[in-house]
Amino acid sequence: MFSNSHIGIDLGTANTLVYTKGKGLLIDEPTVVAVNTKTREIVAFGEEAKKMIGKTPTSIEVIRPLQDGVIADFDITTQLLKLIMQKAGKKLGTSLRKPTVIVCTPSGATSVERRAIQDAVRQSGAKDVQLMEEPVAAAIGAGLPVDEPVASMIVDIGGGTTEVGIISFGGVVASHTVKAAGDRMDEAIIHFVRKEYNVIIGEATAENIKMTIGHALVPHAVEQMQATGRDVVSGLPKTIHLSSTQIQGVLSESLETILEAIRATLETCPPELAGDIVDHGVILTGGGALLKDISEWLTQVIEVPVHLAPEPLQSVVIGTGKSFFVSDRKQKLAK
Ligand SMILES: Nc1ncnc2c1ncn2[C@@H]1O[C@H](COP(=O)(O)OP(=O)(O)OP(=O)(O)O)[C@@H](O)[C@H]1O
Repeated sequence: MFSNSHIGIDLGTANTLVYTKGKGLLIDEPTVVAVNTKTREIVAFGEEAKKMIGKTPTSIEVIRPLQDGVIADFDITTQLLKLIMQKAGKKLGTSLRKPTVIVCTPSGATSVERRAIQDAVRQSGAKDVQLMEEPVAAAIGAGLPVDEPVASMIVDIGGGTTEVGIISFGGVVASHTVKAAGDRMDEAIIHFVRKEYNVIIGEATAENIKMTIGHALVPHAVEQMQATGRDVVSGLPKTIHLSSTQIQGVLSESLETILEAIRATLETCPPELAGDIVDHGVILTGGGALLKDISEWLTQVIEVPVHLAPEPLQSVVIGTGKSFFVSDRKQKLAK
């Protein structure tokens, strides 16, 4: 029976979300922690820790414990999950006692990487931990008919990875994962500003530039913005002016890599399912799907309609929460 002690977790490179079907979204925090460098204890997490990036004294280190969709620092991830479970329990008004958890893993993760995710969630207090492939969760969360003999194609553009999956009868029929997503775009902006202006900008500034004037590769009315960093030569703060045309060029390499993954997945799609994808289109999920003009650009280049999911940042976690309900219903029908 589904209850509030059944929770879905999207443990993402950029953001961690927790969902229960009864109460909906409980947690939506950046996957970032600030750690005391001597004791290795977490002093802040989530939004509070993200605000500290690039601004801490030497006694505090800000860490992103997941990289490319998998755990890079096991102990810190376990500590972070404990804090997240506590916060989720507070939001529910009751402590989460040994919940049953469904957590997503990238479809390209190795068995060792999957086991690490399962173990970290278990050590944070879960009784039972089930793993679910991210494209399947994203498809359920986006409201696609995954249990039917109709193929759905999902492109989930996250922070560390882009997952492309074709799903039919509740399973992944074809998939590709590439390490080109939001983080790679931010890094490309940092690199460009340093090379072009001799100015070093931080991650948060680069992400803000991408979100404000970043566009996928279609013509648009040019937008401008200012950004401040440190001049490499003088060491002094310097403000520069950037245009959306410049940033569009900077993002092109990541976008082309994502396009290659979509093409490669379509090429391995069984021919019987290709018609469904042409009829129903491709659904974009993940925060990277919010990049301006990305659906229009992909529609033009793959010649298949591409649509944005209703809540792209939440599709995966909603899918994990809903999948409890689906399996609960299946069990009832089987009785
Ligand atoms: N409006 C926007 N325009 C462009 N990118 C955006 C926008 N909003 C969020 N993003 C990007 O989306 C990414 C985070 O997306 P998401 O939360 O889906 O990733 P994640 O699930 O944590 O990562 P992964 O799936 O790789 O583990 C970040 O790189 C962020 O900069």
